[in-house]
Amino acid sequence: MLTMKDVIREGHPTLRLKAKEVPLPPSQEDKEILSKMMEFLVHSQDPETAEKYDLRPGVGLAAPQINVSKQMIAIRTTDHKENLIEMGLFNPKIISQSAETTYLENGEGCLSVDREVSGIVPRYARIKVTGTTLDGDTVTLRLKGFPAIVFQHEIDHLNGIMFYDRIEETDDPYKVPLPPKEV
Ligand SMILES: Cc1nc(NNC(=O)[C@H](CC2CCCC2)CN(O)CO)c(F)c(N2CCN3CCOC[C@@H]3C2)n1
Ligand code: NI
Repeated sequence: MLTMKDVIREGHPTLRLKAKEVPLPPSQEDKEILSKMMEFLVHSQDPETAEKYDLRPGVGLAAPQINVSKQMIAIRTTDHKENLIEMGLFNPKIISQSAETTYLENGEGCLSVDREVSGIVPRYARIKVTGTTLDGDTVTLRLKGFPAIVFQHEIDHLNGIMFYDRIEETDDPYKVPLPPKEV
């Protein structure tokens, strides 16, 4: 099982790489890795297991965070109706987004960042995401609210972007400027 010792921390170069596309259909190895990422989220959300193995709770995980520079993300969260959104996705892509933005009022954190970084992280309020599931199906998801924020945080990891890169006012020493918004 994956534990926090498998999670690389800021400063590790892999976190700043653009992750490689996963060849489809996904190999046994890639399916195994993504399944372990899903399992980590389940364990991290179970108080007993999280305490037993000293896991920080997570609602999302991206493969670069376990030093696998491949386009794979795992998500386990609930929507505003408490419906569980639990999935692993290969090669996720945001194919459309709202002009409207949103943010978590308490800011964001990251399992790869062992410190508090305060500040608002702007996210699209609604996104359409497509990708390939562990079963090899191509899915298109329309997301809003908290799940949309989680997916954006994870997909950023696949592009070497950390949440604090998006905080406007801070000059956090680890912050990397984002490319100018294409007009
Ligand atoms: C907001 C929150 N962030 C948690 N951790 N951080 C993460 O997941 C990072 C990714 C999230 C940071 C902001 C958006 C995405 C991991 N990241 O670095 C991956 O790239 C939580 F754990 C958490 N929840 C609320 C729901 N609760 C349900 C029951 O189980 C415990 C769980 C705790 N909410
Ligand atoms: Ni993160």
